[in-house]
Amino acid sequence: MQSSDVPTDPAVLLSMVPKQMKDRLLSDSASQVCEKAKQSEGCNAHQNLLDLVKDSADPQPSSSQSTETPKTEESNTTDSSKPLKVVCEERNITGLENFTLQILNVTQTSQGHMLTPEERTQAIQELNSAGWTQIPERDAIYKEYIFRNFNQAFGFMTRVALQAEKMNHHPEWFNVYNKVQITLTTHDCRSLTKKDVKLAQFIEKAATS
Ligand SMILES: C[C@H](O)[C@H](O)[C@H]1CNC2=NC(N)=NC(=O)C2=N1
Repeated sequence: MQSSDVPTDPAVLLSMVPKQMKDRLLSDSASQVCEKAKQSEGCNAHQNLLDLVKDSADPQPSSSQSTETPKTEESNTTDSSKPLKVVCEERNITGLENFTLQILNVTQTSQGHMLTPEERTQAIQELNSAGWTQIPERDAIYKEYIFRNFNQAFGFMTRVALQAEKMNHHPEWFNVYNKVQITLTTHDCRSLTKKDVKLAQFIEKAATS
């Protein structure tokens, strides 16, 4: 199987792993996996899971096993004394044999809110036509709203604030009298996600209600 043929869908990957290997790995590494995932920032728990489970699938030799450890391109370690470094970057994972993927409930991480390139293009087109502009250096979107008076502006902000709390996703905003300037981005990922699109759509409705 060429690496280019290897499926990337985690669910498909999981189905490729023999049950006894999956059970063994999950029992051995479950606590480590959860520990590492807990420590990592939302959007990269997924990546840390992949690294950790890969480590556990390639255990350090015990005294009864050969001392020859396979060379890896980078020193994978689950040494808990080492501080975790979480990097939000796309990595192309090759060499998938002997590999088990434990799938977190992806909605628990910002990983579940990432936009596909197609979704991103579509969303930005719709937001642009509604008057949102992009802040490229931050991967954020921005719009200024002007209301009849401060009361109208503050009522709008109150409706948005309640929705933000409900979503646990908050705007960056500035209000002077009847003007409200809003910036949306997902801080956990330092990028635009589905949460920003959903909140922007709510804001558009709240501005005219
Ligand atoms: C701890 C809390 O859940 C997080 O800080 C939430 C709160 N609101 C948030 N709002 C935004 N815009 N981005 C976030 O990443 C975010 N994270």
